[in-house]
Amino acid sequence: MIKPINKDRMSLAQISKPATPDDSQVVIDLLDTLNDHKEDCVGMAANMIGVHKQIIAVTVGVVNVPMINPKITSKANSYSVKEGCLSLSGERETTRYKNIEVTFLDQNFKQHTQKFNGFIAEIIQHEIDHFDGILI
Ligand SMILES: CSCC[C@H](NC=O)C(=O)O
Repeated sequence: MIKPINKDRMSLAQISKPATPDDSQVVIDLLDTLNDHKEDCVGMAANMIGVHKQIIAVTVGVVNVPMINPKITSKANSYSVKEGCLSLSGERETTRYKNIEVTFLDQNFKQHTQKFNGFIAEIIQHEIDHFDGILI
């Protein structure tokens, strides 16, 4: 189900908890909501739809990929970039890493470890910051 975008700063600053299979509907709602915003958004964290669980969805090409309980296990090559966010107005400068390795569960709660580079890596870092309560 498409959900409204959470813009409440206090709510967005809360730390999200690890997700469990009981949160499967949240994954579907996040994918539906990201798909509804495909013109202006390339990634979302569950707290952007008001759920404080460690679930993100990232646009990769034309598909939206969900990641459950993602953790960055290595990062290299920092750079500075301006980012925006549907939950905030304007853009802010932030530090990202060009190359990251991430462990995460897929929609079937199967574990993966994968390397990501460039813009997709940037989106993943932005969304993981969200569930740590960090806004750009
Ligand atoms: C380049 S990372 C920016 C991600 C952002 N989504 C909000 O969490 C967006 O503008 O889609």
